[in-house]
Amino acid sequence: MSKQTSAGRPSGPPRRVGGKPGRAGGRDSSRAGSPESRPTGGRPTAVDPARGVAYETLRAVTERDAYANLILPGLLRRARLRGRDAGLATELAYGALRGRGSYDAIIAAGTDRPIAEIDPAVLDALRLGVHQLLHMRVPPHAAVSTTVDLVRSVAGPGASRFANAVLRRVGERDETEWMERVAPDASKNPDGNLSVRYSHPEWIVRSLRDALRGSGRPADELPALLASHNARPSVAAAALPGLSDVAELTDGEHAQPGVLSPVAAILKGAPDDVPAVRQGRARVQDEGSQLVALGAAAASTVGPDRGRWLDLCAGPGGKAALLAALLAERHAAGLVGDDAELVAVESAEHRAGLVQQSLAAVQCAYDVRVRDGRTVGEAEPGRYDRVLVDVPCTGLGALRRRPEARWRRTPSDLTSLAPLQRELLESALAAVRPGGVVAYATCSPHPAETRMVVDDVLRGRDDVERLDTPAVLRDLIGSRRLPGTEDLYLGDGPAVQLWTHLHGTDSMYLSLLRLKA
Ligand SMILES: C[S@@+](CC[C@H](N)C(=O)[O-])C[C@H]1O[C@@H](n2cnc3c(N)ncnc32)[C@H](O)[C@@H]1O
Repeated sequence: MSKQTSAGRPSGPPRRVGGKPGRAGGRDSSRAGSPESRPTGGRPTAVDPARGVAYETLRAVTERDAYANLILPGLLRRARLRGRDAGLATELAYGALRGRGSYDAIIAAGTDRPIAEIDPAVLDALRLGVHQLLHMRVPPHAAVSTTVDLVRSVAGPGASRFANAVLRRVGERDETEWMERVAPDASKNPDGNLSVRYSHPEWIVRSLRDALRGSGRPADELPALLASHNARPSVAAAALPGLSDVAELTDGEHAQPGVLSPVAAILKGAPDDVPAVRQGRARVQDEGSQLVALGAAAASTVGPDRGRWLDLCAGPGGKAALLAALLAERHAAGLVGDDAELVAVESAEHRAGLVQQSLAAVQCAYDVRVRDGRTVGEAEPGRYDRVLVDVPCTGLGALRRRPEARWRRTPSDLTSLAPLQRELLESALAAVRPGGVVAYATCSPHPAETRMVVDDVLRGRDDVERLDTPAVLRDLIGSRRLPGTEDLYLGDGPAVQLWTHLHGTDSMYLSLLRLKA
């Protein structure tokens, strides 16, 4: 994992905490950090607001299965944190969640107790402390003392002594030295080694190796791919065509042009600082997702596209908004008729509400429907010119944005979602008219959710052609390139797999298909 500078913190390499404490977590102190030592988990009182918010985020994720990206904005608002302080709280929370696998191995090496026996409220605070010590330019004494204060406020003085001993021990080494000590021997246990070094569960390490191999990439790219999930992602926005443009977003201090997507800008600060984002004319959206929606709209149909478009898995509505804006543009240009409409289907009611909100600014006819997408093909056979089916998946391609996701997913998710993914694609193919386009997308690079689903559904069918997806995306991307790269790797087709470590986007998969006319 690369070192990151925390906003508003003095810079310079982390120093070691002085002294040489004995093995932390000797009998008494380790009992102080154990769940039975005293009731814990109140709101932290003795820490600065940014650390308090980060800690509450970790607790909500650990205790209530909350999603960090959903809980954090409300906590920041409640604590009135903005700018650098909000950046610090976000870095602390996201960094500690992402680094959990590595940090727990280090914490375990500093105590006599197994991790499972440490009070979870204390363990979350320790993870925050270790992240500051090893990964941020927080002076070690500040990392230790703020964490110890935090533990005292939520778990009492015994636990704070335990935390102090553990963190002083952690501070004796830098991250590289710790990894040499705690990661399994790479020659005997390569997956275990990568798992601890890059803080991913072992099954995800194996799955991502399979994913690289399955799409023709060398397996020795795996460390770079794993590392890319631990880097802080840039925040991209899509300028919705007809409502905003990249020139507007990049006019001033707030953003610079995106890397691969023609409608992208990279935001430098809070999205709400940008008027077009505030007004719904631009939306925060990864560039890979932008390319998927743009590609779905750009692929050629046989016969005129009348503008009957369907988004079969629309929530929360990022791609639907981009599709709707493109459709509105075509309507304004007279390319589609007055009956052009985007139908957005979503099975979860609350997510359909988010789709409704995402479409509010767009000047095109749309219809948001709460229903099971698997039934649409049968109900409306051959009705649509274009169908995007962005199926529910493990999200293994977007781990950098969902810091807790890697610890929540299980290996069985890879296979358990496949029947649903297949049925949704079958429904999409039934809903499209002859000559119309279906775009199958996932934010996972694993073959079980990508190529194998498409292959399974198309097996035995001769009425569907696979379009040259790399060619469609090449046209959209034009001469744009990731800084420092000349080539644009999009593979040999017919589908495209984007990769975080190669493209700087989420690892999105897109397969463009056309029903034969
Ligand atoms: C990967 S997300 C789609 C993301 C969306 N396209 C966007 O860009 O914002 C998949 C969505 O499919 C929804 N979903 C799951 N099962 C479904 C079904 N049977 N029919 C329709 N939607 C479904 C999920 O609730 C989730 O919102």
